[in-house]
This record gives sequence, C-alpha cells and structure tokens, in this order.
Amino acid sequence: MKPYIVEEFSNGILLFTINRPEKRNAVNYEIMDGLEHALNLANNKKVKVFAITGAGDLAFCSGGDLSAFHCLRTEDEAFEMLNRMSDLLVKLFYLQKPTVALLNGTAVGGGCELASACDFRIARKNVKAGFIQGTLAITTGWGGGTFVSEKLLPANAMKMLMEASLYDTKQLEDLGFVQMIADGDLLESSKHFLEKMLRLDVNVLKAYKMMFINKWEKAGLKERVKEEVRRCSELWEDEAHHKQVAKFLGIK
Ligand SMILES: CC[C@H](C(=O)O)C(=O)SCCNC(=O)CCNC(=O)[C@H](O)C(C)(C)COP(=O)(O)OP(=O)(O)OC[C@H]1O[C@@H](n2cnc3c(N)ncnc32)[C@H](O)[C@@H]1OP(=O)(O)O
Repeated sequence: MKPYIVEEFSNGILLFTINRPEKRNAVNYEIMDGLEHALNLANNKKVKVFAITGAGDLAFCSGGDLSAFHCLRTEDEAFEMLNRMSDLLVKLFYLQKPTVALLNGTAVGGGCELASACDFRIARKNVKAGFIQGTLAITTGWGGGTFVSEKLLPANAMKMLMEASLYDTKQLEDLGFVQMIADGDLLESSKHFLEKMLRLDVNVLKAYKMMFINKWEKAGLKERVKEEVRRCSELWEDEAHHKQVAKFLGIK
C-alpha cells in the first residue's frame, strides 16, 4: 500500500492523503518525502487550494512515528528529524495559496501541528485534536506552537499547548482552531467551504495570502520555529521523554 496519495481535482484542489491508517497515519520519513513532493506540485498555477487529510476514519494524523523515531536519543539526533519536518511545515504555512486540513479523524501531537500549518481546518463531527506533546515530556517540535500562536487568540493558543489535551469538535470550534464542522462527506463539505474562493483567479488568492506571509516574515516566524525546534530537541534528550515513549510502545 502506498504510504501517501496525491490527487489533483478539476476544481483546482490538490489533495495529499497520508495513507498509513494501520498506524493512525503517523508521520515517518516516507511521509515527509511525500509531503515535500506534494508541496512542489502545489506550486503549479492550476492548483488553487492545497488540502491534506488522512486515510480511514479513525485518525487524521497521530504525529511522529514513535516506533521510527524512538531510536533518536540525543538532542542533535532529534533536531535533525524535527528540523526536516518543521522546514516542510513552514513551506506549507508559506504556500502562496489557501491550504486546508480535512480532519477525518484524531489529530494528535505532530498531527495537530500539521493541521495548524494550514490556513483552515474542517473537521468531521466526531474528531478530537490536541497538542499532547506535553504528556510525552516535550513541547511541539515541528513548528505547531508557533503556527497556532499566529492563528488563535493568545490565551486559546496557550491553553491548547499547556493543557496537552484532546478536545472535541465543539471545543475546537470555540477555541477557533476549527473553521467548519462537516455534516456528511468531508471532501464535499470542504468544496462547499471553499467554493467562493475557488471561483477567484489563483493570482487573487496568491495576492491575499502574500499579505499574511509578509506579516509572518516581519514577525520573525521562521526564526521562532527554529527556536521551537531547538527547545523540543533539548527536552527530547531527557529520560522523561524516552520513558513516556517506551511506555506507549510497550517497551520495558
Ligand atoms: C514533534 C512531533 C512529535 C514527534 O514525536 O515527532 C509528536 O508527534 S509527539 C506525539 C506522538 N504521537 C502520539 O503520542 C500519539 C500516539 N497514538 C495514540 O495516542 C493513539 O494511537 C491514537 C489516539 C492516535 C489512536 O488511538 P486508537 O485506539 O485508535 O489506536 P491505537 O492506539 O490502538 O493504535 C493503532 C496502531 O497505530 C499505532 N500508532 C498509533 N499512533 C502511533 C504513532 N504516533 N507512532 C507509531 N505508531 C502509532 C499503534 O502503535 C497501533 O499499532 P499496532 O501495531 O496495531 O499495535
């Protein structure tokens, strides 16, 4: 089974699907390579909106693949992986067209960071999401803390990060994290959400997105993401983190 799927629709939506439902769409290096490939395709002027979703109906993305990354023990080893994914999420954040995360299921940890790198989040009714990294004795490490602090009211962003909890769709909507709760098919609901944008020329969408990109550039966003990655790498090395990951993986 291919670990990811890239589909271009005639209405201008390019859809990237993480296709590892058996691992709750956890992100490993293959998925990172796939995301990089899809982001390169998204620069084509035929693409008006870039969308991301997960295969199956249980998880959008469960964050970093703990079995793949459990072997990363030191700050530097962690930084290399975290930096690779954070560079990709910055590229997604700065994509010069609208981006949308279609939350087909649970978005936890890095999965919530992936969703926060998009301009919009549309969720199915029974979805839960949260930055649970704190329960693993680390912080966000792919840029999600920086992204969400740009997207939500400061108190709501800090609440989501510091509570390290899962929220339901009503809570996510109240926090301003989710812009629409889908009633029925997620892709159809997203087309309804996007239909007014999709009728505009891609250059108009690009010009408006540049207004936000310029603001983020002036706010030192890329440097703040690098600091976030470094802070997470430092915590990653601590025994407290390795112990929590081993517990999840059932390793004594
Ligand atoms: C900076 C980002 C940072 C990083 O590490 O890079 C993070 O993302 S930290 C957060 C890492 N993610 C997690 O801690 C989430 C772990 N997963 C879960 O909490 C649950 O699996 C959940 C809530 C996503 C779904 O629960 P559900 O009961 O539906 O499924 P299972 O727990 O039974 O899992 C099924 C199957 O998938 C494997 N799995 C799930 N998540 C991951 C993951 N993140 N990495 C690797 N494998 C994962 C799980 O082990 C099961 O595999 P199986 O072989 O069937 O036992």
